[in-house]
Amino acid sequence: MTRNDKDTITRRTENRHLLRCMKAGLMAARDTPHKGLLLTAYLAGAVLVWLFRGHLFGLDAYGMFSPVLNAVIDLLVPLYAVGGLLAVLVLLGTPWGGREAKEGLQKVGLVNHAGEAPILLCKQRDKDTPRLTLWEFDPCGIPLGEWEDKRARIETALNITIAKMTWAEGRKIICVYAVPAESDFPALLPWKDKYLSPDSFVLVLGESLTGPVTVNLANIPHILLGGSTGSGKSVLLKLLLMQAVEKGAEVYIADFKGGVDFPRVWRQKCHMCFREDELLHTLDQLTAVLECRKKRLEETECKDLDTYNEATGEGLPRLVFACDEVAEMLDKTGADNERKKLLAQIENKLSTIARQGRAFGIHLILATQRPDATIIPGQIRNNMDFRVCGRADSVLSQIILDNTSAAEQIPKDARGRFITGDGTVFQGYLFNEEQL
Ligand SMILES: Nc1ncnc2c1ncn2[C@@H]1O[C@H](COP(=O)(O)OP(=O)(O)OP(=O)(O)O)[C@@H](O)[C@H]1O
Repeated sequence: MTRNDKDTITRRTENRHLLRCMKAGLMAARDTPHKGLLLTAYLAGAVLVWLFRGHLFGLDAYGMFSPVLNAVIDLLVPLYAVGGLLAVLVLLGTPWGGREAKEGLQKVGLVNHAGEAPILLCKQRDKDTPRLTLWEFDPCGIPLGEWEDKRARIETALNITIAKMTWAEGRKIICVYAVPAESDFPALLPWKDKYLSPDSFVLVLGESLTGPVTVNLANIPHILLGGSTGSGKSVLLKLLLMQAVEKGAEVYIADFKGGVDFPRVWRQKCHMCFREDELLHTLDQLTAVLECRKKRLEETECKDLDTYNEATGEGLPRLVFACDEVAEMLDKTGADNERKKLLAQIENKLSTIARQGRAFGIHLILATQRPDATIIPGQIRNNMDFRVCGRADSVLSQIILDNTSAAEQIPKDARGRFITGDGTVFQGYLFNEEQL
């Protein structure tokens, strides 16, 4: 690229920036009262100049002014009207700290092919989550993927912690939602009953910087939780199961550690399986219920369980099957033929539920810490649409989320801190069974 080309690109970007500033100015004047006041003051000035224009133009009643001065006086009104308005709009639309932000981003290497850093168009408190500041940037052609890759560097440059980054205005603007760098997640967020969502069938997981993190099983039927040992996935699993119980679901739990992880209170409220043959029996029952519900929905021409319950007045409950160590449970290493056959049957039933369970209100919540992609079969894994990973190495993160973000973004000493498949980091609520 020649120097001329570069100059042209820079000029075009600057012009575009000026226009954006004006547009942002109009928006800012509408949205923020003090900026609105500035615009009102300008308009009041314009009215005054208009009202007293007679006096202005009459100043040279004795013909003593030079023609140039008279020309300037004549031009004063249109100049004030047009130039002033443009200046006020640019001023309103130019956020404080715009230059520092641009220089900071330039320093950390977030630049386009012409070496330009993004331009800050607007910086304001987010309307929905006042805790967050919304930074709107003209990305200058830098794709969102590159912003994500340089997330840590952007945080350093702007002295913020980023909650999320999204496109806006049809990919013309990148919105960065952030809190000041010193703010962080609390280490402990004890569960309170009032956090239970009133909406069916929404389960609450914890809090991200933007607010509560939830999953609606009616839309996203199955959940895969991952994380290395001690990351907090058993606590999160129990938090979800507790809410499912509270909402009237029938919960089935496979626990091959002899009930250590699930004390008596769980056995009173849920169906437990402690052995592989019991598990197969439970899965047989669940798949039989699935077939039965399939028939009833077909007969009544209902598309899913909620519609069926509404149409018939029946209250068929959702069924939730959970297993804390699913990869360990399905591992065939060292198994004899008979056990291999049993495990294959278990796998088969889980696959059926994973593929068809949504419409019939039958859900899987599976957790694992094993960084071994082959153990959880593709048919099951690919249907687990809601993925959550705690502290993990890049291999486990890749298996659970299909990316390495858990390894990069969850601190090594964090407990109960997770990241979802869409990149939302959150602190899980700390729940213990005494609250059940
Ligand atoms: N949401 C949370 N907030 C704070 N601390 C937590 C949270 N969840 C778990 N912890 C802490 O982490 C410890 C380990 O949690 P948990 O048993 O759930 O981990 P895990 O990933 O299931 O480990 P393992 O696979 O070894 O069972 C808990 O005893 C608790 O002290």
